[in-house]
Amino acid sequence: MEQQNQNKIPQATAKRLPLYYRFLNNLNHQGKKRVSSKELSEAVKVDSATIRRDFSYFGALGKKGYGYNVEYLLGFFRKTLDQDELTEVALIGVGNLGTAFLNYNFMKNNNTKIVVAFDKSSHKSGSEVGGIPVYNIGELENRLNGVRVAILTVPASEAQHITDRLVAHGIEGILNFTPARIAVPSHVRVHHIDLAVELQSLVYFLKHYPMKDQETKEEAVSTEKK
Ligand SMILES: NC(=O)c1ccc[n+]([C@@H]2O[C@H](COP(=O)([O-])OP(=O)(O)OC[C@H]3O[C@@H](n4cnc5c(N)ncnc54)[C@H](O)[C@@H]3O)[C@@H](O)[C@H]2O)c1
Repeated sequence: MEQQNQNKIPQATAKRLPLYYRFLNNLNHQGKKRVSSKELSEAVKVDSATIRRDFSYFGALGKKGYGYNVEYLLGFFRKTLDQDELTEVALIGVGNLGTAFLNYNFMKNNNTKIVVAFDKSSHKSGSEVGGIPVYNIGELENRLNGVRVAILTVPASEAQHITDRLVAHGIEGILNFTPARIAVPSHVRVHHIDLAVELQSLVYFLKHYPMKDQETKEEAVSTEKK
């Protein structure tokens, strides 16, 4: 797929790609050749109209009664998500959340890997968690070794200060789990993950857009099209 085409994918669609990729990869391992948008929808919890629209951006048009070709989709996702290239990630803050991430094997389904971690506590630095070396935060600049993506799991009060150091040392992408809104230069991308907000939004959607209604609406639309 050409770079030009990839640029046309809307950000919301791009964010769902890893989700699709994981599921399709599992199907492929099970030897499945095709998948319907309904099957996908149930597995990844994205409504099938959205899936059809997402897939149409990269020229995958499902055939009625056949669905989508799993291999074709996987080939596309691999290229788009740079699955063939390993992205190394640094983690800052080896507390409750950070430790859980280090113990979780990110490599299982895609090619991002936490390769180094930092903490300010002298109890943690010098050790390994989940096989990943943990260094004292004082060594940040010496140990980043060209890593360009970081996960931030420090207390909120430390977030900006650590971010400034990361950015000064070439970090271009930050997955921010702290509640702090961090300021970065325009070339740096920050994705903020706030479980409380996600949970509130889930509860809101449950209340105002129950899945039952959605299914009925989708069925009505597909019947109209027939
Ligand atoms: N986004 C979410 O959904 C979510 C969920 C839980 C926690 N959090 C946030 O994630 C962060 C971590 O939460 P936690 O429960 O793991 O906290 P924690 O206190 O268990 O861990 C924080 C770790 O950061 C280390 N630390 C403190 N200052 C540091 C510095 N300057 N440099 C390097 N390391 C430093 C501490 O030694 C500690 O190990 C907090 O900001 C918390 O609010 C977010």
